[in-house]
Amino acid sequence: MITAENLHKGFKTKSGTVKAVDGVDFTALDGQITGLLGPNGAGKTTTLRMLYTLMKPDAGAITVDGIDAAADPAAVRQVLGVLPDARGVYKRLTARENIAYFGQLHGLSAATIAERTRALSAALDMEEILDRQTDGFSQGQRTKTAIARALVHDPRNVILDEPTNGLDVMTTRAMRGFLRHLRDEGRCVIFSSHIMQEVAALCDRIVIIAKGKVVAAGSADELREQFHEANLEDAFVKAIGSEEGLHA
Ligand SMILES: Nc1ncnc2c1ncn2[C@@H]1O[C@H](COP(=O)(O)OP(=O)(O)OP(=O)(O)O)[C@@H](O)[C@H]1O
Repeated sequence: MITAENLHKGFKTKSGTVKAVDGVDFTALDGQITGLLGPNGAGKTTTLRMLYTLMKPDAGAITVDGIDAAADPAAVRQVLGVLPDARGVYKRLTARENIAYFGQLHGLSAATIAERTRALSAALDMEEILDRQTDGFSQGQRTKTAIARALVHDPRNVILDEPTNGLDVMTTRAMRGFLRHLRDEGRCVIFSSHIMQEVAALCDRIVIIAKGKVVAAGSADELREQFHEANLEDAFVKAIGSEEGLHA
């Protein structure tokens, strides 16, 4: 389970401070997919970066499985699997070596790494590319490698920044199936997207972010009810005050 409590983050720029995250609160439960939905620049990536301890919030608190991220970031990383916005796959290594490298960083045995690699490559349908050097991989192949690498230590909590970004329809469908599978195993899954249809198709709970703030949260049904709209798209437009992010 992941909790974010009143998170704030600003960036100093030449023209002043950009308030990227301005009081974000939410809880992501185990056995659920929680989607952070918001237009470009809403603060999703910055929120996720704080959750996975890459960045310290200016104010606010984060817990992952009850561990305070400010007090013990290393312990939080042990129970988290992360697909960052920059996938950062090592080009000179094969997909298998990329996965193994992360397994070694987590202190896993060679046998455990081999078994996890087998299970993840089957689940992500990446057996054919496993022993290819990742230089030259397509975007989908790089994303799969980065996800397998992120999950090698079998984390209870999974954070993915725009996991279907740049993927074709079939790969997107397969990715959705994979995320549901993680959810059905009882994991806490959080992902971000700026595309409403993406979030509606997958999420048990939707957290709508605009201009660094949570403007609405709930299941698709709850959001429709809250904004008195029969259609989730119309509820989303009402929540963020614009039509940005409606179309892929
Ligand atoms: N390192 C930084 N320095 C300055 N401004 C930043 C930095 N990182 C983010 N921002 C600004 O903070 C705001 C939120 O950015 P963020 O990347 O979190 O948005 P996002 O919701 O993930 O957007 P997208 O859907 O476009 O990826 C934007 O205005 C962005 O320009």
